[in-house]
Amino acid sequence: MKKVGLIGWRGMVGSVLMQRMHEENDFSDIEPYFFTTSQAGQPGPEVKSQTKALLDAYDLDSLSQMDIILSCQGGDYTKSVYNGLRETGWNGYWIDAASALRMSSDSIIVLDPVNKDVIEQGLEQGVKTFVGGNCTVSLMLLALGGLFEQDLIEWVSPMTYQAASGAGARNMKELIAQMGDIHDCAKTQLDDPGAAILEIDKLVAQKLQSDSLPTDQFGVPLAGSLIPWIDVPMESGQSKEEWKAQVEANKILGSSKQPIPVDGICVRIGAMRCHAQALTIKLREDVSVEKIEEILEAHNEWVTVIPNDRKITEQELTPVKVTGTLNIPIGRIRKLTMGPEYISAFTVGDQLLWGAAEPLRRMLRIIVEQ
Ligand SMILES: NC(=O)C1=CN([C@@H]2O[C@H](COP(=O)(O)OP(=O)(O)OC[C@H]3O[C@@H](n4cnc5c(N)ncnc54)[C@H](OP(=O)(O)O)[C@@H]3O)[C@@H](O)[C@H]2O)C=CC1
Ligand SMILES: N[C@@H](CC(=O)OP(=O)(O)O)C(=O)O
Repeated sequence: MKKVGLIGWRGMVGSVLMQRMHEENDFSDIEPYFFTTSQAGQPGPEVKSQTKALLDAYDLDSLSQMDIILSCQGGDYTKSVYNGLRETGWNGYWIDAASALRMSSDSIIVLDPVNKDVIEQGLEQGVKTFVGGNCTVSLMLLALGGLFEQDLIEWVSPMTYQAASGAGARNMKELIAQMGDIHDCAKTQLDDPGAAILEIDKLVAQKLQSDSLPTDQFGVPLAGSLIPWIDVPMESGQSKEEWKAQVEANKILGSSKQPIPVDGICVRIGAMRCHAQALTIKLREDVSVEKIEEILEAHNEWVTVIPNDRKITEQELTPVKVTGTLNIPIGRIRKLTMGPEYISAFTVGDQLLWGAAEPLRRMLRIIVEQ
């Protein structure tokens, strides 16, 4: 059995990964070793009725004993050990959730329902570094997989509605704390059926604009508001999250031709862990909505086309419905007034599952089973 070193297993992405590995019985096919950056020597998680002591994630000797290393620890950790480990001559497989190695020429961004061919070709050619894609990009490609596969997309503009979880566990907690504080400031009026809405609105606005809401993580209120900027600025005027859309999508697709333009605005909203995206798509030709729906639905087992119907959309195409599942609903599909090649679509996905943990878990299986 292959020795697999797991790093970042107790963080948010790592915990979701562990949960999925238990559900899919993945541990029965590997010999797992758990590493830590802060708790070496302490007992690790119980797996296969065994608890081993945690290994030091900075100890290159221990790391180099592994056949496969899977890290959800973050980019700083990757940057601090990856090169040094490779320089020792270690030639094992490195699977990573962080973006640090995504655009390296010797890595592949993994999303096997979309790029199994790229992954298999890479394995045959001796590629040893496999990185999960940006959550928004992976979720968009799973939703639109059929149209990309048939090379029907000329360009796509995703306008995103991204959940707090993408910014980390502390940010999720801060969002909930903000919601609680907002409710508390108007509680008396909310309990009074005769209270005037403008009075309640004034209290809430005062609270949102005061310095008393917890904003250490986001810097500004997210509850009752939104933040139209995610990650650092790029020279192009894009945020880094927006920049990733085109470069990562094309790398995942293995597009050897002219890159497909993918660009839009990324916005943080007060959802917990599901990212949503409104997509404007220019097709290469006029394809009927029925045909588009058929192509999308046939691409992979997780995508579901939601009819462009108000009631069904309100029920099925929301973060609340999707959270904690691997489902990728896509709906609001219709021709736009700009012309027959222009269509709209709206999709939702759990950014901790298909957006982060699941492509890594599946890549581990692919390596173990080869
Ligand atoms: N959040 C996201 O949506 C996505 C994140 N990623 C990547 O994954 C990386 C990790 O993200 P995320 O899981 O959100 O990070 P977390 O902050 O949840 O976890 C990272 C590490 O923090 C340490 N840690 C310290 N205190 C605690 C605690 N109380 N509970 C749990 N862990 C603790 C753990 O390391 P130790 O055990 O060594 O102390 C843990 O592995 C990111 O940096 C990013 O590169 C990728 C895609 C999406
Ligand atoms: N940036 C994403 C989450 C993330 O971790 O992305 P990446 O894996 O590309 O760093 C978000 O904020 O929603």
